[in-house]
Amino acid sequence: MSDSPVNVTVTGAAGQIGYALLFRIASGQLLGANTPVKLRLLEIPQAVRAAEGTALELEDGAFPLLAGVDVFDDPKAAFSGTNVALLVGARPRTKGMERGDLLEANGGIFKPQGEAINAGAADDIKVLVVGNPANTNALIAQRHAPDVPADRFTAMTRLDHNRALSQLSRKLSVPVSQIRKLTIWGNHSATQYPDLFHAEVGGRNAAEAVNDEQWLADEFIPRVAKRGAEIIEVRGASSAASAASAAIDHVYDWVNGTAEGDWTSAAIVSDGSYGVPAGLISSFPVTSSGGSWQIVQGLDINEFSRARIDASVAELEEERQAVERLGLI
Ligand SMILES: NC(=O)c1ccc[n+]([C@@H]2O[C@H](COP(=O)([O-])OP(=O)(O)OC[C@H]3O[C@@H](n4cnc5c(N)ncnc54)[C@H](O)[C@@H]3O)[C@@H](O)[C@H]2O)c1
Ligand SMILES: O=C(O)C[C@H](O)C(=O)O
Repeated sequence: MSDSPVNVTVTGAAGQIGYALLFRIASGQLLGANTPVKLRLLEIPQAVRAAEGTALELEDGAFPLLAGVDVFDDPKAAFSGTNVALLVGARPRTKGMERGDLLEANGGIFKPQGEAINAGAADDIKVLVVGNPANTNALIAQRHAPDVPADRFTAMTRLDHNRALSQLSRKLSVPVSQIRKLTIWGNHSATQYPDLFHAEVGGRNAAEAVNDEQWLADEFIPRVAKRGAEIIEVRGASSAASAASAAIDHVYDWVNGTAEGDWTSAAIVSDGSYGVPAGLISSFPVTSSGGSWQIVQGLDINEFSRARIDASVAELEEERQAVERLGLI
Protein backbone atom coordinates (compact mmCIF):
# COMPACT_ATOMS: atom_id res chain seq x y z
CA MET A 1 0.00 0.00 0.00
CA SER A 2 1.31 3.48 -0.85
CA ASP A 3 1.63 5.72 2.20
CA SER A 4 0.27 9.13 1.33
CA PRO A 5 -3.43 9.30 0.53
CA VAL A 6 -4.67 10.69 -2.77
CA ASN A 7 -7.07 13.62 -2.32
CA VAL A 8 -10.32 13.10 -4.21
CA THR A 9 -12.86 15.93 -4.41
CA VAL A 10 -16.46 15.06 -5.27
CA THR A 11 -18.93 17.86 -5.99
CA GLY A 12 -22.65 17.28 -5.63
CA ALA A 13 -21.71 14.83 -2.90
CA ALA A 14 -25.21 14.79 -1.39
CA GLY A 15 -26.87 13.96 -4.70
CA GLN A 16 -27.91 10.64 -6.17
CA ILE A 17 -24.70 9.94 -8.07
CA GLY A 18 -22.63 11.13 -5.13
CA TYR A 19 -24.28 8.58 -2.86
CA ALA A 20 -23.58 5.75 -5.30
CA LEU A 21 -20.03 6.94 -5.94
CA LEU A 22 -18.53 7.76 -2.57
CA PHE A 23 -18.64 4.27 -1.06
CA ARG A 24 -17.00 2.77 -4.11
CA ILE A 25 -14.21 5.35 -3.96
CA ALA A 26 -13.75 4.63 -0.25
CA SER A 27 -13.49 0.90 -0.95
CA GLY A 28 -10.59 1.43 -3.38
CA GLN A 29 -12.38 0.94 -6.68
CA LEU A 30 -11.54 4.38 -8.10
CA LEU A 31 -7.76 4.23 -7.84
CA GLY A 32 -6.92 0.66 -6.91
CA ALA A 33 -6.74 -1.59 -3.90
CA ASN A 34 -3.37 -0.23 -2.73
CA THR A 35 -4.14 3.48 -2.75
CA PRO A 36 -5.51 5.23 0.34
CA VAL A 37 -7.86 8.13 -0.36
CA LYS A 38 -8.95 11.28 1.43
CA LEU A 39 -12.40 12.42 0.38
CA ARG A 40 -13.28 16.10 0.06
CA LEU A 41 -17.00 16.62 -0.44
CA LEU A 42 -18.29 19.87 -1.95
CA GLU A 43 -21.93 20.86 -1.69
CA ILE A 44 -24.04 24.00 -1.77
CA PRO A 45 -24.74 25.34 1.74
CA GLN A 46 -28.32 23.92 1.82
CA ALA A 47 -27.02 20.40 1.19
CA VAL A 48 -23.96 20.46 3.45
CA ARG A 49 -25.87 18.81 6.31
CA ALA A 50 -26.87 15.90 4.05
CA ALA A 51 -23.25 15.56 2.88
CA GLU A 52 -22.18 15.49 6.52
CA GLY A 53 -24.64 12.64 7.05
CA THR A 54 -23.02 10.73 4.18
CA ALA A 55 -19.63 11.42 5.77
CA LEU A 56 -20.89 9.77 8.98
CA GLU A 57 -21.93 6.71 6.96
CA LEU A 58 -18.55 6.60 5.26
CA GLU A 59 -16.99 6.54 8.71
CA ASP A 60 -19.30 3.66 9.64
CA GLY A 61 -18.05 1.70 6.64
CA ALA A 62 -14.64 1.37 8.38
CA PHE A 63 -12.94 1.31 4.97
CA PRO A 64 -9.26 0.44 5.41
CA LEU A 65 -8.28 2.74 2.51
CA LEU A 66 -10.28 5.76 3.67
CA ALA A 67 -7.90 8.22 5.31
CA GLY A 68 -10.50 10.91 6.07
CA VAL A 69 -13.58 12.80 4.87
CA ASP A 70 -14.04 16.58 4.89
CA VAL A 71 -17.14 18.51 3.83
CA PHE A 72 -16.98 21.98 2.25
CA ASP A 73 -19.29 24.60 0.78
CA ASP A 74 -16.42 26.65 -0.65
CA PRO A 75 -14.83 25.47 -3.92
CA LYS A 76 -11.43 27.04 -3.10
CA ALA A 77 -11.16 24.98 0.07
CA ALA A 78 -12.61 21.83 -1.51
CA PHE A 79 -10.12 21.77 -4.39
CA SER A 80 -7.07 22.82 -2.38
CA GLY A 81 -4.39 20.17 -2.89
CA THR A 82 -6.74 17.83 -4.70
CA ASN A 83 -5.40 15.18 -7.08
CA VAL A 84 -8.65 13.88 -8.59
CA ALA A 85 -11.79 16.02 -9.01
CA LEU A 86 -15.14 14.51 -9.90
CA LEU A 87 -17.46 17.36 -10.86
CA VAL A 88 -20.87 15.80 -10.43
CA GLY A 89 -22.96 18.64 -8.97
CA ALA A 90 -24.77 20.61 -11.63
CA ARG A 91 -27.96 22.53 -12.14
CA PRO A 92 -30.58 20.17 -13.58
CA ARG A 93 -32.88 21.37 -16.35
CA THR A 94 -36.24 22.32 -14.85
CA LYS A 95 -39.58 23.03 -16.48
CA GLY A 96 -39.56 25.99 -18.84
CA MET A 97 -35.77 26.20 -18.91
CA GLU A 98 -34.17 26.67 -22.33
CA ARG A 99 -30.81 25.15 -23.21
CA GLY A 100 -29.22 28.63 -22.93
CA ASP A 101 -30.63 29.04 -19.39
CA LEU A 102 -29.12 25.70 -18.43
CA LEU A 103 -25.72 26.64 -19.84
CA GLU A 104 -25.85 29.97 -18.01
CA ALA A 105 -26.82 28.38 -14.69
CA ASN A 106 -24.04 25.83 -15.02
CA GLY A 107 -21.56 28.54 -15.99
CA GLY A 108 -22.15 29.92 -12.50
CA ILE A 109 -20.97 26.57 -11.10
CA PHE A 110 -18.16 25.47 -13.43
CA LYS A 111 -16.43 28.87 -13.80
CA PRO A 112 -15.67 29.24 -10.07
CA GLN A 113 -14.79 25.56 -9.84
CA GLY A 114 -12.31 25.90 -12.72
CA GLU A 115 -10.83 28.97 -11.01
CA ALA A 116 -10.54 27.11 -7.72
CA ILE A 117 -8.82 24.16 -9.42
CA ASN A 118 -6.44 26.60 -11.09
CA ALA A 119 -5.70 28.31 -7.79
CA GLY A 120 -5.08 25.39 -5.53
CA ALA A 121 -5.27 21.85 -6.96
CA ALA A 122 -2.24 19.57 -6.91
CA ASP A 123 0.11 19.62 -9.93
CA ASP A 124 -1.10 16.19 -11.07
CA ILE A 125 -4.83 17.13 -10.94
CA LYS A 126 -7.18 15.05 -13.10
CA VAL A 127 -10.72 16.31 -13.62
CA LEU A 128 -13.77 14.35 -14.74
CA VAL A 129 -16.98 16.30 -15.37
CA VAL A 130 -20.17 14.26 -14.97
CA GLY A 131 -22.72 17.07 -14.41
CA ASN A 132 -24.66 17.93 -17.57
CA PRO A 133 -24.18 19.30 -20.15
CA ALA A 134 -20.94 17.52 -19.31
CA ASN A 135 -18.77 18.35 -22.36
CA THR A 136 -19.51 22.07 -22.26
CA ASN A 137 -19.33 22.27 -18.46
CA ALA A 138 -15.86 20.72 -18.76
CA LEU A 139 -14.96 23.31 -21.39
CA ILE A 140 -16.05 26.15 -19.08
CA ALA A 141 -14.01 24.77 -16.16
CA GLN A 142 -10.97 24.14 -18.37
CA ARG A 143 -11.01 27.66 -19.78
CA HIS A 144 -10.93 29.08 -16.25
CA ALA A 145 -7.90 27.03 -15.30
CA PRO A 146 -5.25 28.44 -17.64
CA ASP A 147 -2.34 27.17 -15.52
CA VAL A 148 -3.53 23.56 -15.62
CA PRO A 149 -2.66 21.55 -18.75
CA ALA A 150 -5.86 21.37 -20.83
CA ASP A 151 -5.63 17.59 -21.16
CA ARG A 152 -6.40 17.22 -17.45
CA PHE A 153 -10.03 18.20 -18.11
CA THR A 154 -12.32 15.44 -19.36
CA ALA A 155 -16.05 14.78 -19.56
CA MET A 156 -17.82 11.49 -19.13
CA THR A 157 -19.02 9.41 -22.07
CA ARG A 158 -18.04 6.15 -20.40
CA LEU A 159 -21.65 5.53 -19.40
CA ASP A 160 -22.62 5.73 -23.08
CA HIS A 161 -19.72 3.40 -23.90
CA ASN A 162 -20.88 0.88 -21.30
CA ARG A 163 -24.46 1.12 -22.54
CA ALA A 164 -23.28 0.41 -26.08
CA LEU A 165 -21.26 -2.60 -24.89
CA SER A 166 -24.32 -4.04 -23.17
CA GLN A 167 -26.66 -3.49 -26.11
CA LEU A 168 -24.20 -5.18 -28.49
CA SER A 169 -23.62 -8.01 -26.06
CA ARG A 170 -27.39 -8.64 -25.93
CA LYS A 171 -27.78 -8.49 -29.70
CA LEU A 172 -24.99 -11.01 -30.35
CA SER A 173 -25.48 -13.06 -27.16
CA VAL A 174 -21.82 -12.68 -26.22
CA PRO A 175 -20.40 -11.53 -22.89
CA VAL A 176 -19.26 -7.89 -22.79
CA SER A 177 -15.76 -9.15 -22.00
CA GLN A 178 -15.50 -10.39 -25.61
CA ILE A 179 -16.18 -6.94 -27.12
CA ARG A 180 -13.31 -4.57 -27.88
CA LYS A 181 -12.67 -1.25 -29.62
CA LEU A 182 -16.12 0.25 -29.45
CA THR A 183 -16.31 4.06 -29.68
CA ILE A 184 -18.60 6.87 -28.60
CA TRP A 185 -17.96 10.01 -30.63
CA GLY A 186 -19.05 13.58 -29.88
CA ASN A 187 -21.32 14.97 -27.21
CA HIS A 188 -22.88 13.26 -24.17
CA SER A 189 -26.32 13.99 -25.58
CA ALA A 190 -28.80 12.43 -27.96
CA THR A 191 -26.53 13.40 -30.88
CA GLN A 192 -23.67 11.17 -29.71
CA TYR A 193 -22.54 8.48 -32.13
CA PRO A 194 -21.88 4.96 -30.88
CA ASP A 195 -19.63 3.41 -33.55
CA LEU A 196 -19.45 -0.33 -34.18
CA PHE A 197 -17.44 -0.23 -37.38
CA HIS A 198 -14.07 -0.74 -35.69
CA ALA A 199 -15.38 -2.83 -32.82
CA GLU A 200 -14.45 -6.49 -32.53
CA VAL A 201 -16.42 -9.34 -31.06
CA GLY A 202 -14.36 -12.39 -30.26
CA GLY A 203 -11.80 -11.12 -32.80
CA ARG A 204 -14.40 -10.57 -35.57
CA ASN A 205 -15.59 -7.19 -36.85
CA ALA A 206 -18.72 -6.24 -34.88
CA ALA A 207 -20.59 -4.55 -37.75
CA GLU A 208 -20.07 -7.68 -39.87
CA ALA A 209 -21.10 -9.93 -37.00
CA VAL A 210 -24.31 -7.89 -36.60
CA ASN A 211 -24.87 -7.69 -40.36
CA ASP A 212 -28.06 -5.70 -39.88
CA GLU A 213 -27.81 -2.05 -40.88
CA GLN A 214 -31.41 -1.39 -39.96
CA TRP A 215 -30.82 -2.57 -36.40
CA LEU A 216 -27.70 -0.42 -36.27
CA ALA A 217 -29.39 2.75 -37.55
CA ASP A 218 -32.88 2.38 -36.09
CA GLU A 219 -32.32 0.51 -32.84
CA PHE A 220 -28.75 0.42 -31.56
CA ILE A 221 -27.74 4.05 -32.12
CA PRO A 222 -30.97 5.68 -30.84
CA ARG A 223 -31.25 3.21 -27.96
CA VAL A 224 -27.77 4.07 -26.69
CA ALA A 225 -28.05 7.79 -27.45
CA LYS A 226 -31.43 8.13 -25.74
CA ARG A 227 -30.82 5.68 -22.91
CA GLY A 228 -30.56 8.52 -20.38
CA ALA A 229 -34.11 9.58 -21.24
CA GLU A 230 -35.30 5.96 -21.12
CA ILE A 231 -33.88 5.57 -17.60
CA ILE A 232 -35.61 8.79 -16.48
CA GLU A 233 -38.89 7.55 -17.97
CA VAL A 234 -38.75 4.07 -16.44
CA ARG A 235 -36.99 4.80 -13.15
CA GLY A 236 -38.55 8.18 -12.51
CA ALA A 237 -35.11 9.69 -11.89
CA SER A 238 -31.94 10.00 -13.93
CA SER A 239 -29.34 7.27 -13.93
CA ALA A 240 -27.26 7.29 -10.77
CA ALA A 241 -25.53 4.00 -9.90
CA SER A 242 -24.66 3.31 -13.54
CA ALA A 243 -23.31 6.85 -13.88
CA ALA A 244 -21.24 6.41 -10.72
CA SER A 245 -19.95 3.10 -12.03
CA ALA A 246 -18.90 4.69 -15.31
CA ALA A 247 -17.11 7.50 -13.43
CA ILE A 248 -15.17 4.83 -11.52
CA ASP A 249 -14.27 3.09 -14.81
CA HIS A 250 -13.12 6.36 -16.42
CA VAL A 251 -10.81 7.43 -13.60
CA TYR A 252 -9.54 3.90 -12.93
CA ASP A 253 -8.45 3.54 -16.56
CA TRP A 254 -7.00 7.06 -16.66
CA VAL A 255 -4.81 6.33 -13.64
CA ASN A 256 -4.04 2.66 -14.23
CA GLY A 257 -4.08 2.46 -18.05
CA THR A 258 -6.35 0.73 -20.57
CA ALA A 259 -5.95 -2.92 -21.52
CA GLU A 260 -3.53 -3.85 -24.30
CA GLY A 261 -5.37 -4.34 -27.61
CA ASP A 262 -8.45 -2.39 -26.56
CA TRP A 263 -9.60 1.18 -26.18
CA THR A 264 -12.40 3.04 -24.44
CA SER A 265 -14.31 6.31 -24.91
CA ALA A 266 -13.77 9.60 -23.12
CA ALA A 267 -14.51 13.22 -23.93
CA ILE A 268 -11.15 14.98 -24.02
CA VAL A 269 -9.82 18.24 -25.47
CA SER A 270 -9.59 17.79 -29.23
CA ASP A 271 -6.23 18.28 -30.94
CA GLY A 272 -8.01 18.47 -34.31
CA SER A 273 -8.01 14.69 -34.85
CA TYR A 274 -10.77 13.29 -37.09
CA GLY A 275 -11.80 16.82 -38.10
CA VAL A 276 -13.04 17.73 -34.61
CA PRO A 277 -12.11 21.42 -34.10
CA ALA A 278 -9.20 21.81 -31.71
CA GLY A 279 -10.21 22.86 -28.23
CA LEU A 280 -13.66 21.27 -28.18
CA ILE A 281 -14.17 18.63 -25.49
CA SER A 282 -15.49 15.77 -27.58
CA SER A 283 -15.64 12.01 -27.16
CA PHE A 284 -13.04 9.93 -29.00
CA PRO A 285 -11.66 6.41 -29.03
CA VAL A 286 -8.89 6.66 -26.44
CA THR A 287 -6.22 4.63 -24.73
CA SER A 288 -4.52 5.58 -21.51
CA SER A 289 -0.96 5.04 -20.39
CA GLY A 290 1.31 6.82 -17.94
CA GLY A 291 -1.67 8.76 -16.56
CA SER A 292 -2.67 10.43 -19.82
CA TRP A 293 -5.18 9.81 -22.58
CA GLN A 294 -4.21 9.39 -26.22
CA ILE A 295 -6.64 9.53 -29.14
CA VAL A 296 -6.52 6.34 -31.23
CA GLN A 297 -5.25 7.48 -34.63
CA GLY A 298 -5.62 6.25 -38.18
CA LEU A 299 -9.17 4.83 -38.15
CA ASP A 300 -11.02 4.91 -41.47
CA ILE A 301 -14.26 6.80 -41.03
CA ASN A 302 -16.95 5.74 -43.50
CA GLU A 303 -19.70 8.04 -44.79
CA PHE A 304 -22.29 6.67 -42.37
CA SER A 305 -20.02 7.48 -39.41
CA ARG A 306 -18.77 10.81 -40.80
CA ALA A 307 -22.26 12.30 -41.00
CA ARG A 308 -23.07 11.28 -37.44
CA ILE A 309 -19.77 12.45 -35.95
CA ASP A 310 -20.15 15.79 -37.74
CA ALA A 311 -23.70 16.26 -36.40
CA SER A 312 -22.63 15.72 -32.80
CA VAL A 313 -19.55 17.91 -33.18
CA ALA A 314 -21.76 20.65 -34.70
CA GLU A 315 -23.86 20.55 -31.54
CA LEU A 316 -20.72 20.94 -29.42
CA GLU A 317 -19.72 23.93 -31.56
CA GLU A 318 -23.15 25.49 -30.95
CA GLU A 319 -22.80 24.97 -27.22
CA ARG A 320 -19.33 26.53 -27.31
CA GLN A 321 -20.69 29.54 -29.21
CA ALA A 322 -23.57 29.85 -26.74
CA VAL A 323 -21.26 29.96 -23.71
CA GLU A 324 -19.01 32.41 -25.56
CA ARG A 325 -22.01 34.68 -26.17
CA LEU A 326 -22.91 34.42 -22.48
CA GLY A 327 -19.38 35.51 -21.60
CA LEU A 328 -18.73 32.24 -19.77
CA ILE A 329 -15.53 31.45 -21.66
N1 LIG B 1 -22.30 12.32 -18.03
C1 LIG B 1 -23.18 11.38 -17.72
O1 LIG B 1 -23.12 10.26 -18.28
C2 LIG B 1 -24.27 11.60 -16.70
C3 LIG B 1 -25.09 10.53 -16.32
C4 LIG B 1 -26.07 10.73 -15.36
C5 LIG B 1 -26.26 11.99 -14.81
N2 LIG B 1 -25.47 13.01 -15.20
C6 LIG B 1 -25.60 14.35 -14.61
O2 LIG B 1 -24.95 14.35 -13.34
C7 LIG B 1 -25.47 15.43 -12.55
C8 LIG B 1 -25.77 14.95 -11.15
O3 LIG B 1 -26.80 14.00 -11.17
P1 LIG B 1 -27.50 13.52 -9.81
O4 LIG B 1 -28.52 12.52 -10.20
O5 LIG B 1 -26.49 13.18 -8.78
O6 LIG B 1 -28.24 14.89 -9.39
P2 LIG B 1 -28.79 15.29 -7.96
O7 LIG B 1 -29.72 16.44 -8.21
O8 LIG B 1 -29.27 14.11 -7.19
O9 LIG B 1 -27.49 15.83 -7.21
C9 LIG B 1 -26.81 16.96 -7.63
C10 LIG B 1 -26.16 17.55 -6.38
O10 LIG B 1 -25.31 18.61 -6.82
C11 LIG B 1 -25.38 19.60 -5.83
N3 LIG B 1 -24.88 20.87 -6.38
C12 LIG B 1 -25.53 21.77 -7.14
N4 LIG B 1 -24.76 22.85 -7.37
C13 LIG B 1 -23.56 22.59 -6.77
C14 LIG B 1 -22.37 23.33 -6.66
N5 LIG B 1 -22.24 24.54 -7.20
N6 LIG B 1 -21.35 22.79 -5.95
C15 LIG B 1 -21.48 21.57 -5.38
N7 LIG B 1 -22.60 20.84 -5.44
C16 LIG B 1 -23.63 21.35 -6.13
C17 LIG B 1 -26.83 19.63 -5.40
O11 LIG B 1 -27.00 20.25 -4.12
C18 LIG B 1 -27.15 18.15 -5.38
O12 LIG B 1 -26.92 17.57 -4.10
C19 LIG B 1 -26.68 15.94 -13.34
O13 LIG B 1 -26.27 17.08 -14.08
C20 LIG B 1 -27.00 14.81 -14.30
O14 LIG B 1 -27.69 15.26 -15.45
C21 LIG B 1 -24.48 12.84 -16.13
O1 LIG C 1 -29.51 13.29 -16.60
C1 LIG C 1 -29.71 13.09 -17.81
O2 LIG C 1 -30.22 13.95 -18.57
C2 LIG C 1 -29.34 11.76 -18.41
C3 LIG C 1 -27.94 11.36 -18.14
O3 LIG C 1 -27.02 12.22 -18.72
C4 LIG C 1 -27.74 9.95 -18.65
O4 LIG C 1 -27.11 9.78 -19.69
O5 LIG C 1 -28.26 9.03 -18.00
